[in-house]
Amino acid sequence: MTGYNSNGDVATSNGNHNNSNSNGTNGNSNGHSKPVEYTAQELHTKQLPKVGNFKMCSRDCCSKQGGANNKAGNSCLDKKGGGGHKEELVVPTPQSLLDNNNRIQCSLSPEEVRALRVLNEDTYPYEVIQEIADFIVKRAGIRPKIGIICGSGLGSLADIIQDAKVFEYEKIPNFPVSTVEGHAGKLVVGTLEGANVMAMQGRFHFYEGYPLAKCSMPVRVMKLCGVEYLFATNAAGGINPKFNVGDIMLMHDHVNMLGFAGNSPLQGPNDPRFGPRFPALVNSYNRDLINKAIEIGKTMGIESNIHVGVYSCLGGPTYETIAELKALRMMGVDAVGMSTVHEVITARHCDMKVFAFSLITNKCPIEYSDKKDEEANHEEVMAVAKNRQKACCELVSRLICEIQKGS
Ligand SMILES: O=P(O)(O)O[C@H]1O[C@H](CO)[C@@H](O)[C@H]1O
Ligand SMILES: Nc1nc2[nH]cnc2c(=O)[nH]1
Repeated sequence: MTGYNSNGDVATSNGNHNNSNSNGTNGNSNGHSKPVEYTAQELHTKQLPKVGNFKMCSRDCCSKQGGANNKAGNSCLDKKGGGGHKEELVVPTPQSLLDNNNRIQCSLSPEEVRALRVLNEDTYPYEVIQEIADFIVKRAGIRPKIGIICGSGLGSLADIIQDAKVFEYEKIPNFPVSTVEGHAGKLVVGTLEGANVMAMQGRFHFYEGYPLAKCSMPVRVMKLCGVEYLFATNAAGGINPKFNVGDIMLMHDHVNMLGFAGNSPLQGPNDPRFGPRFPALVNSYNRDLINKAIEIGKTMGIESNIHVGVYSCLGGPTYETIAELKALRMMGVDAVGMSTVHEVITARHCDMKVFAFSLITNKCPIEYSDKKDEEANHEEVMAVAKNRQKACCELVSRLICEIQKGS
C-alpha cells in the first residue's frame, strides 16, 4: 500500500532519521559528505530512486518500521537495532530536506501537498478502499444500502437525509477533493425513507485532472460500505430536440466517448474482488427502477417532463461545438454531460444495481447562430438545477421508498 496512509499525513515518514546519524555525519550515513537532494515530490514516488549505488528510502519506509515512534530510535540503516532494510545501501531522506522536527521542508502548505499527493495517486488498491469504507462505516454507525451521487447543483439530494453524519472529503483519508462549483465536497450518511443511504455532495470529474479510476473510486468505497444500489444524477445538455430545460431524462443507456478514446475507469490490473476483467454493460441501467420512476413521475404529475434516453459523457471542461452535438445526435445520444458513465461502469463492474438520471439544464443548439443565450454556461446549469431540486428530491425519495417496500 505504498503511498497511502490512513490519516492523510503529509509529514515525512522517516521521523527516526536523527539529526546526527550512526556515522556521526550530518544527514548521510554512508560517508557521503554532500547529501543528494530530492524535491518533496520525488520523495513521494513509489519507486526508490537510485543514487549511484545507493537507493533512497521512500516516505513510507521508516514509518513501517515504527517511524518516529520507533522506541529504539534506530535509523532504517540499523538492521541489528530493528531497522527494516535488507538492503545495505539505502540512504534516508537527506538531512538538508528535513527541518528541526524531521519533517520535509517544503514551501507548499500541507493542504497543497495533500492535494498534490491525492492528484498524483491514481490507483486505489482494494485494501485502501477497504480502509476508507471502514473509516466511514465506523463513524457513521450504519451500513448504507443506497448510494447517491449528486449532480451539479443537485446537492440538496443529500440535504433531505435524516440523522445525517457529514464527512468533508478533506477529512476522509485518501479521498480526493472537489474543485467544481456546485459540488460541496461532502459525504452524507444517514437514512431516507427508512433506508440507510450515503450521498456524495460533490463528484469528481475527469477535467479536474483526476484519472477516471479516481473519479469513480468512491463507487467502490460505497460497495465496500455495503451499498447495493447506485443512484447517479447529473446536469446535462439536452440534445434531443423534444427535451426542454428542467426535464428529467432517465438514463437507459450511454455512449462512452472517453471509452472510444481508450480511457476507462477499469484500465490497469483487474482485482477480481471487485469484479471480472471483461464486464458486460448491456442492461446496465436497471429496468425495474426505470419503470418505477416513470410511474412515480405520473403520480407527481410531471410525466410530460420525464423522458427515457441515452446519455453521453465527454471529457470537458468545454461545452460541445455544433459539429460535435450534431455527431452525438446522429449516434443516438439524447443528453450530454461530463460525468456519470465511468461511475456506472465501476458500479456495474462490482455488480451494483444502477439508476441514473439527467436533469436537462440547457438545450444544446444544433444550428449555427450568433445568439449568446444559446451558449451553455455553468451558472445557468446550477440555477436550473436549483429550481428543479424539489422535483428531483421527490423522485429520488419515492423511488427509495419503493425499494424499501420491496425489501
Ligand atoms: O455531471 P455533473 O457533475 O452534474 O455536472 C455537469 O455540469 C458541469 C458543467 O456545467 C459538468 O461538470 C457536467 O458534467
Ligand atoms: N458536456 C456538457 N455538459 C453539460 N452539463 C450541463 N450542460 C451540459 C452541456 O451542454 N454539455
